[in-house]
Amino acid sequence: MLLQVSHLQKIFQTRFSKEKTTALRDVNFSVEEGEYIAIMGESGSGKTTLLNILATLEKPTSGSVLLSGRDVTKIKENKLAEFRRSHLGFVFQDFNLLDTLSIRDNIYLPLVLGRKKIHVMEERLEKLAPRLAITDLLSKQPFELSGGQKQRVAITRALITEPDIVLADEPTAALDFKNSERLLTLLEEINATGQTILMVTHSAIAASHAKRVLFIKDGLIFHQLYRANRESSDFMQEISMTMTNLLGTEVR
Ligand SMILES: Nc1ncnc2c1ncn2[C@@H]1O[C@H](COP(=O)(O)OP(=O)(O)OP(=O)(O)O)[C@@H](O)[C@H]1O
Repeated sequence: MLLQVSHLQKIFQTRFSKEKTTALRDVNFSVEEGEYIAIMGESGSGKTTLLNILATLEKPTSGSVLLSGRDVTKIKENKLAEFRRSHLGFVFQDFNLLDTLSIRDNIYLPLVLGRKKIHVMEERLEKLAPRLAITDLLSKQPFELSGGQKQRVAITRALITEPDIVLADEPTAALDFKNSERLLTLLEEINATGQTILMVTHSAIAASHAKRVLFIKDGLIFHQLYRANRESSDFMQEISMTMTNLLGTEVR
């Protein structure tokens, strides 16, 4: 088992008020190596809180997150940056590229921070660049790229450290329909090479490209669907129906 999430609970309490918000009640699920999981829920259901805890950006109130058997919620503050760099890949909705660096340097950044040798970086990028169709973009600056291109660069940066798992937060949120479809197909291809991916989203279209969808509401995972051998369009029908029936929401 690659990832084992047990009895995860997160209660937010502001320092100056007694008011408490339970973002996660009791979240339990596990992920096998090579899976592609989408966690789907409406606004306020706890998706971002869950992702932030998996990403070690936030500590849970209680519960555990085992990644390859190690409880990431217990890692000491001064070891976290190194842990994230070596084990996790991140893809955000707004790409998070640094404007002052070239595309190549943006991609190399996690390896530079991890003190990897230059030839290791070059070898890895040489393999990834054609797969992500970014070879011609490497010398450019982020502002010269379209949204779709920026997100492909962000995915390359996430993959270059060869992470145990890629965590994606609404990766298509800032993209138009055509670029979203391209990106979702690309994530499927990356998963087909064995890369484990976990994505949070409120989009049925995005979720339909995953192999398994977990539904979260009010801080609880209460249902899951497997895609099996279906086309993403068929899977999307079932996801939309589930959202409408079980969550009582119209999906976008
Ligand atoms: N730092 C915080 N302090 C207090 N409450 C918070 C904090 N972060 C999140 N919450 C609350 O926890 C609940 C879950 O929020 P979360 O952001 O995880 O939902 P979400 O499913 O990601 O929503 P969205 O899709 O809108 O991003 C909400 O009620 C939210 O107001």
